[in-house]
Amino acid sequence: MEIDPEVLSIIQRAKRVTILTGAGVSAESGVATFRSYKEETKESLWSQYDPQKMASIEGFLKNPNRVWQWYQWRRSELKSKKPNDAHKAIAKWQQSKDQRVTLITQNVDGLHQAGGSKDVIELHGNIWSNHCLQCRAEYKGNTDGVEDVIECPKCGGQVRPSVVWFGEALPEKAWRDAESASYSCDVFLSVGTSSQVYPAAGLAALAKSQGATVIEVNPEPTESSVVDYFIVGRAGEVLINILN
Ligand SMILES: CC(C)NC(=O)[C@H](Cc1c[nH]c2ccccc12)NC(=O)[C@H](CCCC/N=C(/NCCC(=O)O)S[C@H]1O[C@H](COP(=O)(O)OP(=O)(O)OC[C@H]2O[C@@H](n3cnc4c(N)ncnc43)[C@H](O)[C@@H]2O)[C@@H](O)[C@H]1O)NC(=O)OCc1ccccc1
Ligand SMILES: [Zn+2]
Repeated sequence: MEIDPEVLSIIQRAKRVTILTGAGVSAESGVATFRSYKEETKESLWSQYDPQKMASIEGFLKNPNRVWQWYQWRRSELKSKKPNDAHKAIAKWQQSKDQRVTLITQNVDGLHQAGGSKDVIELHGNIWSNHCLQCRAEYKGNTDGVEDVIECPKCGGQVRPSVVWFGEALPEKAWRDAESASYSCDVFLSVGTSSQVYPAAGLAALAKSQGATVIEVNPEPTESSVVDYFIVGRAGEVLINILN
């Protein structure tokens, strides 16, 4: 796939690049995106559940075991997934001597880190960690095969996955770091996200307001009005082309 040479030179000339990724960057690892959730999970009994309802405090309080079991199922699905070319290319890019590359992700799957990325700003948490809903203590016990909600050994509260549910605030430090990386970049690269979920979807506009060039990588371009250049393609092949 050919990337417009003008866009390529804007990216390669940038001193500070901030990358925001979404579920699309893990699609080539076989991880279902939120958009294609129903289609890709139609074999499983979980396809009947709306991710936004399951990924919410209301959903958890209404039926804690069902939400816990949904996360256990997603973890079992993720266990066999490997980082793809996009994850690896971004990790390599972060090692660049002449460009400061900051990685912000909405993904909770940990595949960026598995692909070699350091300092990943996880805006929506990480599915491999758990903490107590009541006292917020991290739960370090092994949860493999545990089908019912675990009781917090410290306060007896309910243990939940350490992801950000809809209606919940983002982790303060992660959000602050994401804001400053968006404010202070020359190029803001939005990769594999439908830019529908806020406040993450507002970061591109933040970067634009500071004069950054906003570039989107997606096989299905969004209608986002802040994007200056659309690179229509899959993350793996596009990022390999940008780096070569
Ligand atoms: C749906 C949306 C309208 N709702 C929201 O944005 C809500 C409400 C809201 C807040 N502000 C607003 C302003 C306007 C409207 C609504 C709101 N936001 C919240 O609730 C946030 C919390 C949002 C975080 C929710 N948690 C997630 N995940 C963790 C859980 C879990 O995973 O279980 S969100 C989750 O969904 C989102 C999915 O989006 P994408 O990643 O973009 O994936 P999607 O499937 O949509 O798209 C994939 C794209 O990839 C492309 N693609 C496919 N293949 C490839 C390929 N091969 N290569 C490249 N691209 C590819 C496709 O074409 C597609 O475009 C991600 O963010 C993901 O993390 N919290 C909050 O606002 O709290 C308040 C508050 C503030 C202070 C104090 C107290 C409370
Ligand atoms: Zn507790």
